[in-house]
Amino acid sequence: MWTELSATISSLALAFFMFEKYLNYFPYTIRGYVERNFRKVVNFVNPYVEISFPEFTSERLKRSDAFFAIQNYLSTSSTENARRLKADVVKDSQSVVLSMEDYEEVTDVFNGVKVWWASGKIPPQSQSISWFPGSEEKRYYKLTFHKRYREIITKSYVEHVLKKGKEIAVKNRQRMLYTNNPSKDWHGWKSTKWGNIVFEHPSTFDTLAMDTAKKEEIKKDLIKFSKGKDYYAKIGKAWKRGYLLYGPPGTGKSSMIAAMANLLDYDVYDLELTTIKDNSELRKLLIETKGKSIIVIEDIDCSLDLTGQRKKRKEKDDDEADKEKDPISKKKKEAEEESGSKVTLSGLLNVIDGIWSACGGERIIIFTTNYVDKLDPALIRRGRMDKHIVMSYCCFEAFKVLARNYLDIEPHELFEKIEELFVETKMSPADVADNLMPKSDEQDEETCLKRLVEALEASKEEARKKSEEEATLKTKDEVVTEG
Ligand SMILES: Nc1ncnc2c1ncn2[C@@H]1O[C@H](COP(=O)(O)OP(=O)(O)OP(=O)(O)O)[C@@H](O)[C@H]1O
Ligand SMILES: [Mg+2]
Repeated sequence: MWTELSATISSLALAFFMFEKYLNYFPYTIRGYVERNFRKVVNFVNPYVEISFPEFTSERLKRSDAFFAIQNYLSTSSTENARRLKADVVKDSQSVVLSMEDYEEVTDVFNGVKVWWASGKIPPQSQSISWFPGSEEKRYYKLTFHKRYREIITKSYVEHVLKKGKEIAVKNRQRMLYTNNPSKDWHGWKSTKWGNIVFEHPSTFDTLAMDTAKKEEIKKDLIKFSKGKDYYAKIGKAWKRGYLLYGPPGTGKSSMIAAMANLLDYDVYDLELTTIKDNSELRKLLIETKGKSIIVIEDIDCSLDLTGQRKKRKEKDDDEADKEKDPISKKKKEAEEESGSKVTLSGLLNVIDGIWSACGGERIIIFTTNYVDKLDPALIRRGRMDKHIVMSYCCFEAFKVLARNYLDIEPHELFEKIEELFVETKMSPADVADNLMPKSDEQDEETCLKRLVEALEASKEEARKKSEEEATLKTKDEVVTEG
């Protein structure tokens, strides 16, 4: 008898599923009426409960995290059960993630309780304008279970699905490099504040040429930060960290950022300040960044007139009044303001401090510059930029890393000479790397090392001549002054 009863119930549930599936094919005008009455009948005898998980949350039309977690969670069971699957290629075409196609159904068992998952979508209604980014369709997952298991499903199972789904997402995650779209392009349908591509920079701490002890110290600092969730909570500090990277061009600042992202498995947000209209748009951009990320402002000294702004403002104010009177100057000023960015130093500081404490953690912010002396001390004070890292000219130790990377060699007879030359010359790792790189198949390690020796000798000679010239000029100056 029980078998018959459960068969009847299953048939009813199936009928319900089928009805749901084909409901959208009824003419729009009678759909509501048919659905209402059918539900009344079914609810009377149906012992099953349903929970819908739509793709978009109602607030702010944001994509629902739960929907994606379920999609990931179901990818395993759908691979085994569903007949129609969708494939997504991830991780540089190395792996394929399968998920069930629309209107497919799979079952799952949790602590001995059987549940049914179905995927569906509400087709676009041509009468209305959709504000959903990217698609007019509203997809959803529907979970069905017997009402006697309501407690266990709503309290434990859903939590279990979301947790597992998020874990799978982290495993399949492709890291992204985000760049901000100019704020003038933010409006319109599919516009987003951040454009993104897959982040695939090959730089790692192993390939980075720099002092080994310094390298290890930075690595330790980063790992400590990434594991520091509880520590930061305990000391009442937001889980954020600021790094200032400074040094001459070609010393590996950008390479270091990529190595940091690769070490921690973080996304990178490359923030271009000059295309941001004003402080409020800067705030909007930073609020949209996700956790586990590095926010980078490269060449901060060139991005904006951040340093002089405070000092110059007073001078500007003095002749502002005169200009206001002249209509041509006034128009020019307006045009200037329209095209240029109005992000200010104080705006940037406020946003950093605000976002530092206000929104979700695990963010690193990095400024790079070639001229650390030009920066306003307020921008780089400890607390904002917790760690200052100087990237300097190539030393012998750094050279050995480059020789291993570029030529695959350990010590060579020319190394001794090269070591001596590095004591007396300043050459950036970028230049050393360029000399070490074979320019054709015929060029062997010997040729490349000799080229480097020549370049180092030429650079040494140039430096010697320069200092001689400077000394001569100085003597001439002294003679003139005395005379
Ligand atoms: N310390 C380094 N270790 C390994 N490679 C390096 C290093 N420094 C520079 N290079 C090589 O030189 C190239 C340029 O380096 P990178 O862009 O990191 O320098 P940068 O300091 O950011 O320069 P800039 O100040 O001009 O932005 C890199 O692609 C890399 O191949
Ligand atoms: Mg750089």
